[in-house]
Amino acid sequence: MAIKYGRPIELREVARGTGATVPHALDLTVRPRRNRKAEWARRMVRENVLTTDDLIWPLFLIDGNNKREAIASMPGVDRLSVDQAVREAERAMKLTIPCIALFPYTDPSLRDEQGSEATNPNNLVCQAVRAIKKEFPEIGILCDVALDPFTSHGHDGLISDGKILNDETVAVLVRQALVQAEAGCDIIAPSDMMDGRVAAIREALDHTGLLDVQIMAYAAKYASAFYGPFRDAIGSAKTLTGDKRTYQMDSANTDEALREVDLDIAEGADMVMVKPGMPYLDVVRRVKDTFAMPTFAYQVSGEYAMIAAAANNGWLDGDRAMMESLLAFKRAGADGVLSYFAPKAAEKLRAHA
Ligand SMILES: NCC(=O)CCC(=O)O
Ligand SMILES: [Mg+2]
Repeated sequence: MAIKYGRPIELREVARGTGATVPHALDLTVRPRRNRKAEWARRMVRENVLTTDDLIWPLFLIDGNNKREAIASMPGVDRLSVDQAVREAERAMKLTIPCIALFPYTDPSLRDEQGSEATNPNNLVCQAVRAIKKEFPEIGILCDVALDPFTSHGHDGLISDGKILNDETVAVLVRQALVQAEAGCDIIAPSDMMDGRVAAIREALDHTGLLDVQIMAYAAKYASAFYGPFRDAIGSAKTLTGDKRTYQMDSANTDEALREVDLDIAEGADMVMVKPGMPYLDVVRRVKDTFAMPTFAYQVSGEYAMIAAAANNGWLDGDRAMMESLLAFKRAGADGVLSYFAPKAAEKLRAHA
């Protein structure tokens, strides 16, 4: 008996007829292509499916009214004033996308060394959460917790003598999470990669009676070149000094990702995330297999931009590449994907439903 893929298999001893009826036919018992011979047959044996329930749609916010501003490095993605974000939330509802994520472009005049605007209960994100929840209480809203959209230096934390301060930053992140949760945010998603922030945020939420607010931890977030267009979108690309390698993970590591995820679960994370997505599918798979937690991946701005740019040049079939890239996350074990393609993919999925 042979063992393959963890299962015992008996080798088949099939008596083959002599003299094939088709000239040049190979004497093959097993022909895997039979299961691919038609679309109905492929559907029968398909192992993974993508549905609209798998999508989280990140939106960019900007101050103003009735405003949509194109982001050059993310063709097809706009910065939206709050009223327009409410319209997109409605679109998400109609497309049965369960959750949207909000990211602000903070006016440069409001950015400072401490990222003070992050804890303003009336900042752009909080305004948008209130406006969306008022009209569409049924849609999930995820808010990112990190200081980079609010700091003049573009880092996710406070800096002193060129160093990112961990514990002092966590204290600010706790206040940021609280103003978002009090505005009505459903899922707090710390993306800062400071140590101990999940425990501190969980404790503060519970202490305030916000027991039902979930935490999706950006548990394994790598220092990546694929965030470039996002930094254009939130306006931190030009101001960012240095890099984020003292807090975001080294792209060479996967054991370390498991330790980070383990810690965030112990600290109270309800869901965990790996970011970026496609270049880190091995990490998604290891995390899912090791912890069996709701596991998400972020198909980041650079991944979006690569596919969108190639498609706009006619080098790729954009729609097919989009769907294939999203399905890859399901195959790797992800329960869902944050993707700028979410509305387009949902439209396609519903057209074929
Ligand atoms: N904290 C959210 C991100 O950093 C997003 C990155 C991207 O889309 O490139
Ligand atoms: Mg950590």
